[in-house]
Amino acid sequence: MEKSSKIYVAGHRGLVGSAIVRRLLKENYTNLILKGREEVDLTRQEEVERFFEEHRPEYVFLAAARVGGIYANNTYPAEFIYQNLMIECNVIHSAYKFGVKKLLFLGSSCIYPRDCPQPMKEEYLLSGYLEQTNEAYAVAKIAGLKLCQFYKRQYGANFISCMPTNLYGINDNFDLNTSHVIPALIRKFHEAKINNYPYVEVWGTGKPLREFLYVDDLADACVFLMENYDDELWINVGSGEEISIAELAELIKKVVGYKGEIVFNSKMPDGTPRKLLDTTRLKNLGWQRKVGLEEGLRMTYKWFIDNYK
Ligand SMILES: NC(=O)C1=CN([C@@H]2O[C@H](COP(=O)(O)OP(=O)(O)OC[C@H]3O[C@@H](n4cnc5c(N)ncnc54)[C@H](OP(=O)(O)O)[C@@H]3O)[C@@H](O)[C@H]2O)C=CC1
Ligand SMILES: C[C@H]1O[C@H](OP(=O)(O)OP(=O)(O)OC[C@H]2O[C@@H](n3cnc4c(=O)[nH]c(N)nc43)[C@H](O)[C@@H]2O)[C@@H](O)[C@@H](O)C1=O
Repeated sequence: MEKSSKIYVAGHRGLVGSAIVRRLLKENYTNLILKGREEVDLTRQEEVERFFEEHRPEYVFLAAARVGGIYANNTYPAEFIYQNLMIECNVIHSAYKFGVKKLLFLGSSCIYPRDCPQPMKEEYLLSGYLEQTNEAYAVAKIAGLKLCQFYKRQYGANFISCMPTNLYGINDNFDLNTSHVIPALIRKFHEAKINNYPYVEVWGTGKPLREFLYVDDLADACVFLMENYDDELWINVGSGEEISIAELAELIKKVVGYKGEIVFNSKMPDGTPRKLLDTTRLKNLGWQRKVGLEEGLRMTYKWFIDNYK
């Protein structure tokens, strides 16, 4: 990418999209195309084709999607599969039709089988049944990486895919029904602290293990891959470290400074027991994450206090 290249960040207002914009601006890529859904609804093919015809982006970071935590995925599967399939098909096909030089699609670590050997290698895709709570989203994400793979194979389009682990950071979604675990617990512990609630409810048993990556590290990896990766095979992006939900809750409780109790609600789903990514291929390319979990949690909590209304 040249500093003057026309770069479209789809989903630029989201957790990931806004981090990619921060990363690009820091490196003086200033010719960014940033359009919200009120200007182009990416589920509408005609709107997307008109947008690409008018703006002719050279590079595309496809970070727009219908995204949510375990409860949202489990509650709205039709919306998750439909909206994500439409966004992927429309953006990836228009990128091909209007000659985009390179596109990076963001998938997710939940594409791998629920009982996959750990850590999960890229080659393990489709080797077993998916986790039920996010099957709709996972099927859409698998279709997205396959679209990139086959458009590269048949048309020679330079479209690549990365599969990030669970992400968190500033400008995340803190809605308690649709968010992921870290923003949800930051908000729950904060509200319990300022209101003197006796306990905080954590969903599930606390036993599942999760891997987390700070969103600015992910954004750095996305720019790195756009510059250095051209393979047909999708590539995992993770921190290489996992933690149980119970230990995560204790860590967030410490970061927030809450003194009350933690109560587990086992009526809420645990989801997949583990999903640690094998990031050997990315490491061999020379990329490493920089922000550790406690440091990332402290930065996210500070942002939450300063910004969340
Ligand atoms: N968060 C995580 O833990 C992980 C996320 N990912 C992937 O990263 C990508 C970004 O996720 P994240 O940033 O967390 O999600 P967010 O929900 O924070 O952001 C999604 C963005 O997509 C936009 N969008 C959604 N639907 C449409 C539409 N129909 N037309 C136009 N824009 C639309 C939203 O716009 P608006 O602001 O108007 O709502 C929003 O800006 C996704 O592909 C996700 O699958 C992968 C692994 C983990
Ligand atoms: C990111 C990736 O992975 C996502 O799946 P997930 O990792 O299961 O999502 P999650 O972060 O919502 O939950 C992680 C764990 O945490 C527990 N948990 C405790 N207490 C709360 C709580 O208060 N909220 C939430 N959301 N979870 C909680 C929860 O019960 C579960 O055991 C996909 O949705 C999909 O988005 C995807 O691509």
